Parts: sequence; structure tokens; C-alpha cells
Amino acid sequence: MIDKNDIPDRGDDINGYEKIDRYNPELITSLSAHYKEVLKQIGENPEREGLLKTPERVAKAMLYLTHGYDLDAKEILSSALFKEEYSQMVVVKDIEVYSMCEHHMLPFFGKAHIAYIPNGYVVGLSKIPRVVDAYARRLQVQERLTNEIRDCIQETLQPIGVGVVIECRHLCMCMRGVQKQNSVTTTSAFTGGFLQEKTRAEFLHLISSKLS
Ligand SMILES: Nc1nc2c(ncn2[C@@H]2O[C@H](COP(=O)(O)OP(=O)(O)OP(=O)(O)O)[C@@H](O)[C@H]2O)c(=O)[nH]1
Ligand SMILES: [Zn+2]
Repeated sequence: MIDKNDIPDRGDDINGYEKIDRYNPELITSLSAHYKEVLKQIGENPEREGLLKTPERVAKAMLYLTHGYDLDAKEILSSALFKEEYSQMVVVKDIEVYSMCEHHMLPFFGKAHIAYIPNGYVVGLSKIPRVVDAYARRLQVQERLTNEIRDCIQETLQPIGVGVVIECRHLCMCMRGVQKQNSVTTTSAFTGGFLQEKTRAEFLHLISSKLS
């Protein structure tokens, strides 16, 4: 059995994650040189006209696609907590998710549906998609993304419960490997009130209904 206390938090040395300055021109130059080498090693000619600026474009794109490492999701949520006596479920659904799987560094994308039941405080609505982005814009697995969002909301807002459902298509399963174009992976994570069947059913009902 692994003791949970033996596992350092994400961001500690176990992941080799270091703070970088992702807008530093020197970093972009050195990353571009690596991508130029990648182009050569896949049999391309990095000197041909169409590819001349590609290493730099890819370097910038990759730094953008992983900018979630720079974001502090808990700080984002804490910045907009409002005292409010609303005690029904708040649901923000159909939040676009764009992430990259940590196994192949290929995109996975889809939607997140997030709910919480306030406990004296509500959060500024826009902060929920911002939290999704803070965790999605990293190398991820969908299960960890789901749990990280749940834990961030639970620990920061301390609501009566949190529900997170994420549905995504993984390009590593569509474009390569098993090549299943239409498979969608659904993950979910709950706390508190959402562990009860009735509350969870209400949440699942609300996210399946469409606005007319
Ligand atoms: N659980 C989980 N698995 C993922 C996720 N993204 C990608 N994977 C899987 O990670 C696994 C990596 O398996 P490996 O056998 O090491 O890699 P592989 O040989 O490239 O696997 P195939 O994709 O089956 O060709 C694959 O089964 C992927 O489908 C994710 O978000 N969650
Ligand atoms: Zn993958």
C-alpha cells in the first residue's frame, strides 16, 4: 500500500517541475533549436521556405499550451469569493477544455461541467473556467485534471459539495494507436453533498438538459 503522505504534492521534485520564464526570448531560441532538430529527425528539411519559422512557432505554441503551470488556481478562486446566502446548486456547464496528454503530448479536448453547493460564499462565475484552464493547460491525464479541479474548489471555497464531470476526445486515441475516432472519455469527481445519489442525479440531469 502506498501511503498518501509519501506522495509529494504536484509541483514538488517528483515531477521535476521548475518555474520557468516562458516569455524569455532565450528560452524561445533554445526551444526552437530543439524543434529544428526534431524536424530534421523526422525526415524534413528545416531550411525549406515553409518551415523556416516553424521551430519558433512551435516553441511559442508549446509554451502557450502549457502556461497553466504559471497559474495558481487557488489564488484565482480566492480572488473572487462573495458572501451570499444562496444555498442551491450552482452549475457551470459546457466549459471548453483543451489539454495535452502527458503520454504522447497530443491534445485532448472536450467539455467540463462543474457544480457546487455554496456554504455562505459564492465564487465569481468566470473563475470556474479559469480554474479549469489553470489545470488543463499542462501535461495531464484526464483523471488527474478532474480531481485537481474538484480539490481546488473544495479546499478554497469550502462549499457543501463539488461535482466535476469532464468529457474529452483524446487525439492519441484518434490519430494514432487504437485509432478510435469517436470514443469519448468521461471522468467525474465529487465531494460532500454530491456523494449522495439524489444530489448527483440533479447535477447530471442539469448538465444533460439543453438551453432552448
Ligand atoms: N487513464 C488515462 N490514460 C490516458 C490518458 N491519455 C492517454 N492515455 C493512455 O495512456 C496509455 C499509454 O499507454 P502505453 O502502452 O504506455 O503507450 P502506447 O504504446 O502509445 O499506447 P497506445 O495508445 O495503446 O498505442 C494509452 O493507453 C493511452 O490511451 C488519460 O488522460 N487518462
Ligand atoms: Zn496520449
